[in-house]
Amino acid sequence: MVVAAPTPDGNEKTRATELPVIDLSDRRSEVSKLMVKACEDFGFFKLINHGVADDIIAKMEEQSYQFFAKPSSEKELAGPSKPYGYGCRNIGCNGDVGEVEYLILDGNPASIARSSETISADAIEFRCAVRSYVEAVRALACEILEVMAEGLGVPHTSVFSALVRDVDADSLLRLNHYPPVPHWDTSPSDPRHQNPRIGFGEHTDPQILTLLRSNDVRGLQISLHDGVWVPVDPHPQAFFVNVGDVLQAMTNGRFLSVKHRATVSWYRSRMSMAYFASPPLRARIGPIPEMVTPHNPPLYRSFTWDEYKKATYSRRLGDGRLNMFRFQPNDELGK
Ligand SMILES: C=C1C[C@]23C[C@@]1(O)CC[C@H]2[C@@]12CC[C@H](O)[C@@](C)(C(=O)O1)[C@H]2[C@@H]3C(=O)O
Ligand SMILES: O=C(O)CCC(=O)C(=O)O
Ligand SMILES: [Fe+2]
Repeated sequence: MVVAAPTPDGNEKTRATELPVIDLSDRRSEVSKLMVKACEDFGFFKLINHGVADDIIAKMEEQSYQFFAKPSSEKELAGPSKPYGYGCRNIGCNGDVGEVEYLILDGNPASIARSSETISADAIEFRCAVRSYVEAVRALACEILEVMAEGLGVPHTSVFSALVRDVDADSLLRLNHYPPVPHWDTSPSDPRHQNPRIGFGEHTDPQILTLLRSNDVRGLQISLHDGVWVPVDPHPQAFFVNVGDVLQAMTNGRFLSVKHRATVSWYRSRMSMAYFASPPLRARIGPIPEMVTPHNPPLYRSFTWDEYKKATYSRRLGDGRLNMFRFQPNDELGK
């Protein structure tokens, strides 16, 4: 792995580092320990032998390729992504842009059926592919969350997964396509010349957990410290797992919601699919009792997912949203 950090002249510098890889087929007690460590140190790990069938992934990927290959006028029929639908270059509603086009789908099987008609000429095939994929990744997300709870020594091991299993869970599936973009058309002495083209700018995912996979084109980077970027080698057979803001809040800051971004290749198309495992809108989120001790007082006040989502969507991609819910030194704790 290689780490990139800005130098005083605005260019990025690189150095090598290792990222955690977890094999879900290993002994459960070992897996849970490694997962907790990875979430504490990085908020991120690569998951192999995850059990999601190759054909489920291949069918979803095929649908994604077919959708993005269509002319813009047809893709736009999927509606502007507010919050579900097709978007191109504009990310969210607050002025963020990137070299990306995307399709955001509701992770609820009933709504998948409604949107398929405008997305694919073969709505049934599209709907089946999405439904199988979403069911498989939702089950995987729940399993991971239960392994994490075990590793944290939480007796009620479904404390996180129950939110994702709820019929009203607000989970999303996002398909991203990053068409190739040529290098900066600047002189080599211009600082931008050395820097990557950004497809999806720096952010944390607001939800509980993200399961991300991509084709074999590089682009995903995670940030370990402010301004230090680690490129993640692509691995189409693996899932990359990101801790989201909600899980950081529920673990009272023990797990880190990982800052990440996606850069763009100058010669190959990159495709990624991200499943965001979320709570229902009404769910109240806050540090779970097991993560709060006299030495670790609650860092965050409780909030509903609805409240957090509204705060997220009213801000820019790179804004630190969880800080708005952090207790300040003079606050009365426990409110
Ligand atoms: C600029 C924005 C896009 C985003 C909503 C937001 O206002 C801030 C968070 C963004 C993000 C990042 C992770 C996911 O891709 C996403 C769907 C989410 O839940 O939060 C996006 C939002 C989006 O693209 O609509
Ligand atoms: O495409 C990627 O690798 C990252 C996408 C991402 O971070 C997102 O969709 O939230
Ligand atoms: Fe993300």
